[in-house]
Formats: sequence, C-alpha cells, structure tokens
Amino acid sequence: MEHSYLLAGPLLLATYAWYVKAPKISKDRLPPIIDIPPEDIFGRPREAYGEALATYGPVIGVRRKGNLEYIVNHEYARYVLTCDRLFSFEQGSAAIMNLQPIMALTEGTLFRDLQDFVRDGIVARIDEIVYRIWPLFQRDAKSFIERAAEGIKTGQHPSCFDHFRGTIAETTLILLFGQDYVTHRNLEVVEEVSNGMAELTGQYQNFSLIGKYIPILWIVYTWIKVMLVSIPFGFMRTYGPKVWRDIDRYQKIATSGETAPEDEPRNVLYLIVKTYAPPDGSRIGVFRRLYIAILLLCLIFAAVHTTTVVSQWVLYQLAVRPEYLGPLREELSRVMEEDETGALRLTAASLRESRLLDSFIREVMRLKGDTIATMRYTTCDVPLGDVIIPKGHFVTPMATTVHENKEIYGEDSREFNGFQWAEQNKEAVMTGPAHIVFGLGRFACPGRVLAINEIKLIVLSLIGRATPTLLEGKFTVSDPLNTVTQPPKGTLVMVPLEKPYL
Ligand code: HEM
Repeated sequence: MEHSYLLAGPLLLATYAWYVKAPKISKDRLPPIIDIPPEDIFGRPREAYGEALATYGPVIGVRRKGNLEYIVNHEYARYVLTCDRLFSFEQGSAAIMNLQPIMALTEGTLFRDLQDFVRDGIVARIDEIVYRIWPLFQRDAKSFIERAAEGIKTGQHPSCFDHFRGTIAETTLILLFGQDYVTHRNLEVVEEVSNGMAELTGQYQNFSLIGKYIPILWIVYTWIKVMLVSIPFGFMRTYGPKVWRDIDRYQKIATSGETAPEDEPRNVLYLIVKTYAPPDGSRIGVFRRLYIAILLLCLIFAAVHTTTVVSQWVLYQLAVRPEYLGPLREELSRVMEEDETGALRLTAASLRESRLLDSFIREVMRLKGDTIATMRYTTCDVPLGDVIIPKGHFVTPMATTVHENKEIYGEDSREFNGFQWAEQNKEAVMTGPAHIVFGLGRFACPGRVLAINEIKLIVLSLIGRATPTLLEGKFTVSDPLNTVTQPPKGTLVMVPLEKPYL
C-alpha cells in the first residue's frame, strides 16, 4: 500500500492512548469486581453489599447506575473519609450528586465556601437562632395537632413530612435571607427548589426505572427540568430582583463603616456579601452574583430536605417504641425555661439539656440503615490493604458495616437502645469512625448542629401535645438504598393528649 507510513501516526497515537488508559496496576492487585444484580442493589443493599464484603474482602468494586464504585467496609471507612489528599470529597460529592458542571464553573471552591458560611452564619449564632425560631415550631406543632385531631375524625390524616418541611423551609428562609423574605410564594419556591435539587442530585433516581437502568438519560432529563426550567423560572424570577437589590444594599452597609456590628443584618446573605465585597469599593459583579445564587440554592437544598426526613425517622421510631415517651416528656418538663413574660419556652440551653432525646436521635440515625451516603473519588492509585484502587474512581464506605460493627457495638449491634448515648456522653452531632451519619473529617456536615436542634424542636413540640402512633401499627422503608433522603413509609397519626405539656 502506497504511503502506508502515514498510518504510523494514528497507530502511535492509538498505542499511546491504550497505554495511558490501560490500568498500570496488575490484575491481581485490583479489588475484585462483584456482580450484584440491580434488584439486590436497590431492594436489599445492606444484605447484598454486606455479603459481598464478607465473602470477597474489605474492598470490592460494584457497578451501579452506570458507574464502577469501590465499596469499603468499616476497616477502611475512616481512612477513606478523612484522607482528602488521596480521596477527594469535592470530586466525589459533585459527581454523585450530578453537580460536576457547577463545580467546574466555581473552580472547586463551592464546598469549602458552603462550609465557611454555614459555620460563621449559622453554627456560631445557634443560641440566638433557636430563640428566634422556637415560635415557628410552636405555631406549626399546634396547627398540626389540630389538623391531626380533625384527621382522626375524618380519616384524612395530614402529612407530617409536608407540614414540617414547611416549618424548616421558613426557618431556612429567615436564616439565609431574613424575615422580610417570608411570603407564601417565597416559601413555596424554597420547597420547590429543595425538591428540585433533591431530584437533580439523584434522590428520587432509585424510584425510576430509567434512573436505575439508563442513568445518563435520567441525569440529562432532570438537569434540563431543574436547571433550565424550575430554577430560572421559579427561584431566579421570584427571588432574583430582591436578592440583586439586597446585594447592593448590603454591600453599602458592609463597606460604609457606619453600621455597628450589632446592628448589621443577621442573615447568611449579608455575611456572603460582606465576604465578597471587593476591597476597591466596586460593585459585586454579575458572575459573583450568580455564584452567590448557587451558594444559596445549595444551602436551601442541604438545609431543608434531609433534616425533615430525619425528623420523620425519629417520630416513626417513637411511634413504634412508646416506652420512650414517658422519660422524654419528663425531660421536656425539666428543660423548659420561663421567658420574660413567664411563658414556658425551649431555648438552645434547653435543647442542649435534652440529653435523652439527643441520644434517641443518635440511635435512630445510627440504625436507620444508611448504606451509600458519603462519596469520595481517588486522586491517584491508592493502596488499601492487599489491593490498589485505581485513580479516578468512586470510593464509599458501606455505612451499615460501620454503624452495626460488632467489634464496637457488641453482638447486639443492631438492637435499638435509645438512651445509651446519654450514658456514654456521645452527642448526636458527634461524628467518629464508628458514626458517619454526618460524614467524617474536614468535610463532615457543617449544618449538623442546626439540624439536630430543629429535629429536637419538632419532636418536643409534638410529643408535648400528642402521642405519635402509626395507622397500620408499622412502617416500611421506602428506598433501602437511600434512607438519608427518603422518609419511612407509613401514616403517622398524632393522638392529642388530654393534658398537654405545652
Ligand atoms: C439530619 C440532617 C442532615 C444530615 C443527615 C446531613 C448529612 C450530611 C452528609 C453525610 C454530608 C457529607 C459529609 C461527608 O461526605 O463527609 C453533608 C454535607 C453537607 N451538609 Fe449536611 N446533613 C444534614 C443537615 C444539614 C443542614 C441543616 C445544613 C445546612 C444548614 C447542611 C449543610 C451541609 C453542607 C453545606 C454540606 C457540604 C459539606 C461541605 O461543604 O464541606 N446539612 N451533610
């Protein structure tokens, strides 16, 4: 063939591409790839992954929703979650939540910025926040119990999840933007955004056949629906003009030097504007404003959905364990404080004192069956014991092996013991190598202090007025692979107390 030497270039290129792509790790050092059928992954993940780990060793590879994921058991959970140099939180979380385009646009700073704003804008002010939000929880608990009492007569039971998602949405709105944003439409949009982001990040993917079997199609569809329709036409249209004006207003307040720190607006948007105000006095630019919108959207999503879900797990567990109600109500009467008018209320100090409830919440979170909840991504080939996980892959600890580890929790590790953590001084917000509900290490959930306080407010304001029961006497797990963002399935019925505590 004439000029056959011309083929040499493409051939060399192909050989080079093959060399680069081909794993440089010898086959016997790669973790075993285990074929777990999708129906087991989605239907009985704890057992399916647990059996595979027990049979093939502490690190296995499993294909799920189009990705090869490496799963580790309790032995390596701490190492994987805390060694950021080898296992990237940012890349893992962005990819698993379908947020890579946003990460690319924000040059990877998104998660660190979220951490900082939650820490400085929320956690540092938790006492004042609880004082501010207690009346909302009181109001909504009261109205829920009235609706529940009506429901007992008519058989139309109100949804506790929807009701308190509204309360948490309102709290979030106040904390992020301030009281003057609280309108019916704005609240609806917060809930829509929270739902939209939940869809975008795959929280309902396990319920959809396309999501399970043709994940790429599902991702493209939800991206278009949420990013091109819900967010621009919902969030941007409703909040955009006011947020734009407030950024200008806040920038003036932050840079004028005329406002005393105690008179500055006390919301996260102000803190963000103050942080990003250019030192030369110029206006915050359009791209920075877009980034601020992304931060706020992520915070809405992180703050509303998961907390509401966990509050439901706690209430459903209380409904099937009525023996815990007496001590918890006693604790409620003990920790309530009198305000300046003599009325009883819960404060941040009362919530810190609610040690039994704190312990109960920790136990519910430990045993609710989280499986794949925290994600990392290898930044290089990483040796783990006898195997090497190749660069550029997802790695996740199987949370059930951590939370039910017999070496730590004893032979009865799956037995529910609601008050054990009060005796052991382990608070619900404390993370550790044997408790990874909020993740672990530098990127552990920054909002957990707020979340636990909100859950306590919901539970105490309800059990002080009524007794939780379940219509069918039991609940089921709606998505066994996703207990973090899916509430249990069942009908919660609150039976009003004759003599309420509140
Ligand atoms: C019970 C409720 C909640 C649960 C179970 C939860 C759980 C988690 C988990 C597992 C992570 C990943 C940690 C890791 O991979 O190591 C995370 C991250 C995060 N959470 Fe939460 N979370 C909750 C509530 C909240 C709330 C109320 C907020 C905000 C106020 C929040 C803000 C965040 C943020 C911003 C991140 C990303 C971490 C970062 O930027 O470094 N979370 N959460």
